Amino acid sequence: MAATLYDKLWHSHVVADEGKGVSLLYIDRQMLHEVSSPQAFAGLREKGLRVRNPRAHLAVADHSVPTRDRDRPIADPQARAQVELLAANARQFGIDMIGLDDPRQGIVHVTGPEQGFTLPGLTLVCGDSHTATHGAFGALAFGIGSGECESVLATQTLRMAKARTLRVNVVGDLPPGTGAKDIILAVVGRLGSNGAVGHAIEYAGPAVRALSMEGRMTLCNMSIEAGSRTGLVAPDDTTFAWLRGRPLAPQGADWDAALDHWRTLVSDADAVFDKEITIDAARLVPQVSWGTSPDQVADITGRVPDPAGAPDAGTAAKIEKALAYMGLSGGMALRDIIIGHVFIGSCTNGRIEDLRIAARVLKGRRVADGVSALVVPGSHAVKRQAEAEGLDAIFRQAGFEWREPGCSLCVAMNDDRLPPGARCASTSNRNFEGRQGQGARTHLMGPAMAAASAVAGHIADPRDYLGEA
Ligand SMILES: CC(C)[C@H](C(=O)O)[C@@H](O)C(=O)O
Ligand code: SF4
Repeated sequence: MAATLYDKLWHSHVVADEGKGVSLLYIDRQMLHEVSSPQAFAGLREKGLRVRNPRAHLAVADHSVPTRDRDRPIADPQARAQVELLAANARQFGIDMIGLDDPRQGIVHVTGPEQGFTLPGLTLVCGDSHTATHGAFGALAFGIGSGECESVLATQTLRMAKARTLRVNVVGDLPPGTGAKDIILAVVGRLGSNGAVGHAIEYAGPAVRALSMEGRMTLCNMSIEAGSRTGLVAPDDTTFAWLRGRPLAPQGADWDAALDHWRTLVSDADAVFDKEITIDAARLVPQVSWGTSPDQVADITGRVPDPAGAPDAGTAAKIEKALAYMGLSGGMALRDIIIGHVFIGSCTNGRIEDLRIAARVLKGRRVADGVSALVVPGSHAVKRQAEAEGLDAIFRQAGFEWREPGCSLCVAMNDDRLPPGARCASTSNRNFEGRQGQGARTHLMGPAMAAASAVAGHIADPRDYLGEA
């Protein structure tokens, strides 16, 4: 019978079929970070359990870490305790730990793929809702809770209900000045924040094939913002070229054998999905969020919605609530929104390609007066590469701060946070109330738009800055 990629990944990991769509699944790999893992390790200790296969796990400090003064001990006592606890847990249970001074350090979802810990055909989990990022390689990857983390540590298995399938077909060529972030913001806007609940998304079509691995990771990363725990892209030559030679990728004859297997990881031509949508990339305009949910997005050329024009009272109330928090009035042009902060980074857009396009916008330009701008590479590898290309100099000359890798301003769990009322142009993935600091306001966008907005001092169309308007 014809199978989807998701079906194939699922069936190849079933240890026991318990009926009614529920199976015990074998979990190949797990990533751990300092915020969501402490309870899982505490659980193991309480029960006197050991880790079944320590080599299947990789621990990275990323969420609470400071992004400057990294040559000194972490100043914040809580953050220091979290990072030290992760290291102690990793040591006790024999797990590889990537600490702050490790050249591999970065955000879990950036580091895992870079190391080749993420590979096609694997099941990969992490106590983190953006784990679908790794699905860009054709891995069945999803976020889990602390209790599930503990199960995976102890047994390498998880009891899971099989999801339904949703294919997002992206056809046409992306126009200049748009990128993967615009595709996924448009997809989330179209599906709504609950539109993909219970579904595993496969991103397919020529526009997805044309994306780099960085772009595919940006797509899969935000699957959860449409409610889906899993995002997938079938692996292809782009994937294999990107992975070849990575520290944990197979080598020599093992690589060739792996390739033979990986090439089978595609949805069969006649596979049937529970749901399908099609997006025409050729018609995409750079996207920006105006509200407090990632599905509240619009074209940069558009306006903030007016609650008075909403189709029903419920929608009007939602818009009104978002606008009140965001300090915006319905009907205003998105390009008239003044910003005071810019953040380029996160597991959505903290990769080399993101820094390259932002630097292209910033070259020879300056951040507007009164705007404070931060660029935080997603990992040390990204930072080193950017420095080798001279991108750090472009950012610095433009007036950006050049920081050390971590989650940073994506989430107010570390030293980087915004004051109440501050408004930020951000390349991250969530614009929830308080996400970047209590009372702070977030506008989600791609890295080119964030750079353009830094220069303009208001939300700006990147096409005006790339010479391609
Ligand atoms: C802290 C962590 C568990 C959380 C997540 O689950 O995603 C964070 O990474 C986020 O992006 O909100
Ligand atoms: S960068 Fe943001 S979204 Fe990604 S793992 Fe960190 S906090 Fe979560």
